[in-house]
Amino acid sequence: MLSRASCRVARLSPSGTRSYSVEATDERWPGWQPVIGIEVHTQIRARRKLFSDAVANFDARPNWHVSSFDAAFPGTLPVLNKACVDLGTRTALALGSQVHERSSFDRKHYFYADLPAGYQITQHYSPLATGGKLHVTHTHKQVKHGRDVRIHQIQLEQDTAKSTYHPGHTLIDLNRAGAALMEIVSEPDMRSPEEAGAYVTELRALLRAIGASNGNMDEGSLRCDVNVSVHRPGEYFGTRCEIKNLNTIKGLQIAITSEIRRHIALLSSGQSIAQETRGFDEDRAETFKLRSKEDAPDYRYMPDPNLPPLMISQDYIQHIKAGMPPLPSDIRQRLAEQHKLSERHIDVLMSMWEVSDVPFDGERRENDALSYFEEVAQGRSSRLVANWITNDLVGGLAYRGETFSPERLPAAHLGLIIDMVQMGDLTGLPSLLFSEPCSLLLPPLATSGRALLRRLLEEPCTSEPLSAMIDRLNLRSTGADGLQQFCETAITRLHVEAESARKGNTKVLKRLVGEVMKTSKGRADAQAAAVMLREMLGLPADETKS
Ligand SMILES: Nc1ncnc2c1ncn2[C@@H]1O[C@H](COP(=O)(O)OP(=O)(O)OP(=O)(O)O)[C@@H](O)[C@H]1O
Ligand SMILES: [Mg+2]
Ligand SMILES: [Mg+2]
Repeated sequence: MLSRASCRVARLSPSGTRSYSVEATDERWPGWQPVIGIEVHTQIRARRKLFSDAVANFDARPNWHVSSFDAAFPGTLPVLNKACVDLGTRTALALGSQVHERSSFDRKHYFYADLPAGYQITQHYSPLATGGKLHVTHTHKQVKHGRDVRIHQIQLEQDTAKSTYHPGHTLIDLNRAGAALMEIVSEPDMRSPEEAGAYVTELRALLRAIGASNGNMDEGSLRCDVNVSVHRPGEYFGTRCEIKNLNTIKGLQIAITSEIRRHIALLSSGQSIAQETRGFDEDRAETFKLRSKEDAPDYRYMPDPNLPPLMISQDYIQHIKAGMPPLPSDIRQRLAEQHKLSERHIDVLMSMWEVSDVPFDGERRENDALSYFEEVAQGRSSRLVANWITNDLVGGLAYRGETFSPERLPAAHLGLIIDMVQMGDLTGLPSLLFSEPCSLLLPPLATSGRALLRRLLEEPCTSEPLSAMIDRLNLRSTGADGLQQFCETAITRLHVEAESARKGNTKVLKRLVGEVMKTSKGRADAQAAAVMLREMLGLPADETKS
């Protein structure tokens, strides 16, 4: 269900600022409508910097990858790196933006130790692309909201160097100086902190999917400046304040929430909002003033005389389009329609997709998790495979503090485990036995199928055939005789529960089954054990599970 807040009417104020007549439905600030616009700065995953051939590797020894141009030596000239334009164009096309036939580069002047030239090259007057949108959905208080957030513009620009502050001195590392950034500016279309968080999450997924950026906020590869204002529904937009450099989604949402409350408190007490640039203090969960509009630096923008305009032809755009990998929205659609997967499965599969750290200068790249899933699902039930991947594989990796990569467990091995469970050689999740997710009831990895998967994650380089490994680890399912023994032991050990079950309290059967699974080290089939236990305790067969 889409919220009613997504229905809106656009009007123009005398100053040209758009104002939306929106129904304010948020009980946190009744009668007020927050307005949020975000500037995302994201590092482009090109091998080399935007205007020099120095490698864009920020983890290297400080000042190791610096060309004379990055250090602003007199007489050095910029040469535009085509790979950065490729990835910028790819981003623009993925967002449905209009890539301009002609864009240009400008100098933005300010004086700071991490900017050797005294100016940053950016695209102030004619950006690479304008327009476009990103569809964003999020669920707040069990209500699903959806909205198209419009993109204002996308521009290419240089990153600065990195400063580290020490008492009495500052160290400068020029490895990052001149690396390629993209600034993606949204229109002020978001209406809640959660929606803003969902926008950045979705944008990051898109950038990763097309290989334009690794989007790692914790490493500073993606940073957000968030603009916040509040107004009464139907009235003109309020004055915005810009909160600089937010680098976690959670921090961004807390900062926005606190800023909305600050604006409302000021306006409610008859004061006005001064346009300011603010910082965010994470510990105090508050924003604080950095500078007012009056103190805003005069950047003295001017076209860069050393760079010709960037001309982009239709042929070039077609070429970039042809090399475009599938977008997250396409992949979601494919998983839902072709493979009939649930939203939960799709969410987990999508989140498994981590980008490796190798920059790849715009070549085509497939979604690893998707290819992996489709390889295992070939000739098997898609839902069953999705269950194994999202529960067992992801769970097993999370237990080890690792993230997914297709090399971690070859698709063929996972396929074999699933087949062996299906054929009864290994035991699997007793999904028919319990209505709740099994993992809530049994200790993790309690079945022999899971045990084998865990072993394969522990010994990734093993050359031992799976069947030999199963025998060595004694994982093969118990036969009927073995099962009977385990059931008898469980009834003897848990005699109080067994007695209670005999009297009709069938709920305790789960505990008896759990005991069978425990003593058999997962080699018993939980469903068969439940049937046998019922028989042994003189209970009628469970009709609902057949
Ligand atoms: N009334 C408003 N409330 C909230 N956000 C707004 C409002 N008006 C504009 N914005 C947002 O503010 C942002 C302005 O970013 P933009 O990069 O265009 O300019 P800037 O912040 O003035 O410059 P700089 O790039 O130097 O920070 C956009 O994301 C826009 O959507
Ligand atoms: Mg900006
Ligand atoms: Mg700004």
